[in-house]
Formats: sequence, C-alpha cells, structure tokens
Amino acid sequence: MTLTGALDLGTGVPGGERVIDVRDLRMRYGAKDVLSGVSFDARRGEVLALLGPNGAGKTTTIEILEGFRMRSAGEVSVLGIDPASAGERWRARIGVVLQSWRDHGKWRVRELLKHLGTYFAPYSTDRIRRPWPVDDLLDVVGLTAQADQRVMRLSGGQRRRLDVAIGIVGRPELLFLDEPTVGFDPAARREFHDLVHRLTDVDDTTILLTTHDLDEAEKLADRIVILAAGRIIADGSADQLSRQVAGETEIRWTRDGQRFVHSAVDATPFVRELFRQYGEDIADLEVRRNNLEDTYMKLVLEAEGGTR
Ligand SMILES: Nc1ncnc2c1ncn2[C@@H]1O[C@H](COP(=O)(O)OP(=O)(O)OP(=O)(O)O)[C@@H](O)[C@H]1O
Repeated sequence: MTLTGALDLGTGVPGGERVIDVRDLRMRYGAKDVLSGVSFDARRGEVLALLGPNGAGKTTTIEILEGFRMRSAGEVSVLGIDPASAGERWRARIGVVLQSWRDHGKWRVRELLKHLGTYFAPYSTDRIRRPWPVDDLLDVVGLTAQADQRVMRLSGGQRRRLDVAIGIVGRPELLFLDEPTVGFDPAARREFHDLVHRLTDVDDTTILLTTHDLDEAEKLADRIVILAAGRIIADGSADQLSRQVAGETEIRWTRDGQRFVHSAVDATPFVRELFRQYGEDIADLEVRRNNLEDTYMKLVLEAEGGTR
C-alpha cells in the first residue's frame, strides 16, 4: 500500500540486515481502527524513535512487535520471525525495558542480574554468548560501584539503569525502550543517552524507542518514524525531516545596534550577500534551521488537519 502524504526518506543505514519489517499493519479495537496500514523497517544497529501524539498507536505497534498483542492484519517480521507465532528462543533474542523494576527490593544488584541471567543461558549461541557476564554488564550500564547494594537503596537514575541492565542481560539483538527517561534529571538523562550509544557501539544492538521528548529523539535516533492517528506521516533522519518539511531557515543579526531577522530557503547566498553589503558592520549572526520539535509540530498539525 502507498502511504499518501507520508515522507519516505530512506534509512540512514543502507543495506544492513532488516531486524524489523512491518508491512501494512492494521489494528482494530471493536469498530475503531487504531493502526491503518503502517509500514516501516529497522536495520541492525539502528536506533529508531517512534514518535507521535497521545493515542497515535505507538504502544499498540510496539506490543505487536514484542508479540504481546495480536494484530488484525498485515505482515510483521521481527528478527526474521512473525512475533504472533514466535517461541521462547525468539523471545530470548529480544529485550524489553519495563518501567522501573519494583520487585526484589531486597536483592543485591549483582545477585539479581546473575539470577535473571541464568534464564538466558540455554539460548547462548556461538555468535552471541548469553547471558551477558555480570561484571561486564555492570560496567556497561555504569553500576559497578552499586554491585553489592540492595535494589531498594538505588537512586531513581540508578534504578533506571538497573531496568536497562535487566532488559539487556540476555544480550538482546533488538531492544524496546518505552519512554526511557521520564522523570530523569538532565545529568541522568545524559548518562542514559551515553549508555544507549554504548549499546549500539559495543553490541550492535538495534533499538526501538518511544519518547515524547523530541530533543532526546533528535540526539539518540538514527531514524525517526512519526505516527499520527494510526498512520505513518514521516520516516527519515531528524536532519532529513527538517530539510524536507521545514523549508525555511531563520537568520538573525544586528547592524549598528539594530536587530534584524530574515527567513530564507537557502541561508548561504543570503548571508554571503549580507556580508558583501555590510561586511564588518554585521554582528551577533545566528542561523537557525528548524529543529525536530518545529518539524514534528508542523507535520502532526498538517496530518491532524487532513483527518479532521
Ligand atoms: N485494549 C484496547 N482496547 C480498545 N482500545 C484501545 C486498547 N488499547 C489501546 N486502545 C486505543 O488505541 C489507540 C492507540 O493507543 P496507544 O496506547 O497505542 O497509543 P500511544 O501512541 O501509545 O499513546 P500514548 O502516547 O498516550 O502512550 C488509543 O485511542 C487507545 O485508546
């Protein structure tokens, strides 16, 4: 099916192995269509952010990919297998980071990870040794210093890192992160972003994340897929989306103490001409292309206008 109005701008990782392949996915609850023909893919090692307003269908899509929800129609392949009929061996190859692990508060961090890791040992292969050795895992998520601490004594940020450690203890090839940094302070958020980068660097893990934090999506994702009212309205890197949609760049400067602002499709010739005419009189020059938030707002408003 062709998605009318969707921007298909290609992937940032050309030619990689397809870890997720979704074609014409549909989901209906009663008489209500929640997903109306969703198609996208993700390649090995890619970080893909699924964005969209409340109720757009992100959780439904992810739960179908995780094999927790049966779809109404369409083709879905995750690690080459249909999640609707996948078994334990497949499940051991995917990781899900749930919102804060609250049980086992009395367990010590290392013991808990060691215990959960034993589940994955039967699924070890020559290529991927499972589970992740506990000390390496603690190092990757930055919890080495807390290894012998009880879970209930961890700070919010440390607990979230433990959630991630639990999600990846089986060394998943594909990791699902649902709004991973809600409630984080800026330092914890930055640490978490470093962790995501380390995961893709160290283990070539493919990551599918949902977030309402557009700054986070821009920083983390190789590719952004925007879902609105059950349809994909954009698919590409943050840069590609902003170039395609935003069009104009804003240029600000001052001259003789007076402020100026101008919008141009291509800022370079404008700035060149500005300097040719006024040279050293120009100060405080700022060139600002629309960021992901501007692009997102524009796309979602257009899509909502179209369905109204
Ligand atoms: N079990 C269900 N039965 C009926 N309707 C459902 C069910 N689960 C979800 N929905 C509806 O499907 C739509 C999509 O929900 P979904 O949770 O997938 O959206 P979302 O994009 O994840 O939203 P949010 O950003 O708020 O988490 C919503 O209108 C929701 O009310």
